[in-house]
Amino acid sequence: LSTNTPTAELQAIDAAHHMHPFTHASQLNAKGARIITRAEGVWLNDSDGNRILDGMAGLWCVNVGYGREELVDAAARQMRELPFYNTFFQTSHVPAIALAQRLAELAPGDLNHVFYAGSGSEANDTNLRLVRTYWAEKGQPQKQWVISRWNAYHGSTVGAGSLGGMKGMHAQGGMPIPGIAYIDQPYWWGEGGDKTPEEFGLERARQLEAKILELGPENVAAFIAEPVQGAGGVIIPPETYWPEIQRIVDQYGILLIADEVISGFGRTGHWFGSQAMGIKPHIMTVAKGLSSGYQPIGASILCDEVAEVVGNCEFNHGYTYSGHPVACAVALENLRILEDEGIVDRVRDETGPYLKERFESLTDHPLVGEARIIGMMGSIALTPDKASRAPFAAEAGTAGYITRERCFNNNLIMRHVGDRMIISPPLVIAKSEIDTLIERAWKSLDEAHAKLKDEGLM
Ligand SMILES: Cc1ncc(COP(=O)(O)O)c(CNc2cccc(C(=O)O)c2)c1O
Repeated sequence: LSTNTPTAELQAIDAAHHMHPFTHASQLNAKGARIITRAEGVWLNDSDGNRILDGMAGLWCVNVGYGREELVDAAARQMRELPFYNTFFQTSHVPAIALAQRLAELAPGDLNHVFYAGSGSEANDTNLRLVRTYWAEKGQPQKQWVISRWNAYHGSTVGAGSLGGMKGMHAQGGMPIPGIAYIDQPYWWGEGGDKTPEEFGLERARQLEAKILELGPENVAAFIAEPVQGAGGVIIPPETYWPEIQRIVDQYGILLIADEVISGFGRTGHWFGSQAMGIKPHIMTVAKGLSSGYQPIGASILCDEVAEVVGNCEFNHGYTYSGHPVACAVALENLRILEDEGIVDRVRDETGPYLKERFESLTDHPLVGEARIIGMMGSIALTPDKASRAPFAAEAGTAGYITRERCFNNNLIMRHVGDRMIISPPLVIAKSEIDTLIERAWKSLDEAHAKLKDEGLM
């Protein structure tokens, strides 16, 4: 098989042998998967010769864009030098050491210690065991509860899936595991009613204080949250939310875990979303943009105090590919590219503001109720009535699905979450490519609008 194999043949074999994540297999197999064959910059090619603008940077991860030869060379060089060794039994290796040092330099405050994983889910599983071990080592073994939010996404392993608040995931396979509590998300558009965003942000943040008091502060280990929810629909919290959360975690002495898997490494126009939101986490989860997706890698970055306490015991946890040398070497080169090409600064000062201006112009479209973006992660809310923020008469997600299909047909990748459309392009997207993205989005919205009206769905 190769990229020259006819699409139908690839689709048939894919349907026969390949199970896709988060997919209704029989529905996909009835129509066949779209086969992506090559990619360059922000552009994908599929097996039918279409050239597609990747408005999602793969899965929020290809921050430096596709086709970066430096990353290929870093992987090849490391494969030749040391393709694998573990860091379990009193051993280490240069890529793991060098990347840990670089992450300690980049991470804010005293987040100076790196526990490696192969993915964001695995890193959040690490965090769940870390924070419980931390309190046990401090002589408070009952301090075990972790509080999260409904509609948060922290991964798909049993631990991370339980830390997440997606009820559709919990329903499959007996999640959540014990010891995790949930509060509501700061989603003003969908849940704010007639409150101002400011009032709503405080109200939702104060649910954390209420939950801590309900469980007993002496029993609560940590609060985990994405600075900006990603897979939940790019939910940028009201300005009042995070300062109040920070006050509460400080007041009750619980650990703050910032899940930066999406918001990390320039996505928000800052190196980390915690900086954009002005919060001080004890632990940050990272993955995705760490390697720009060229290699699977994740990590937990710990503050000095947590690392010191957990370092006083044998922490019985870790993965075969924790600190995989090739993944670390590629991640290190990826961070060099981000730094040397000033990509994060350009997102903050030039292309991010340009994208914001163009993206927010979509609110002029009759289907679009609000357009919110921070750096290069943004979402638009589709609605039949902007003033009332009304949902569609059709089942939630119908308008989103129709719009996503129109985008696909217009050779633009935009993800939908319910009736919100999301963009998260590679951070290297040029202004001219931003114009193309917006043009294709607008055209797709027009087509979706016509279809929704034809079908009496609005
Ligand atoms: C905030 C956050 N935390 C953890 C994970 C899990 O990372 P891994 O997938 O590497 O285990 C994620 C991943 N986020 C993610 C993964 C796959 C699809 C989508 C989507 O929005 O369609 C989002 C994430 O967004």
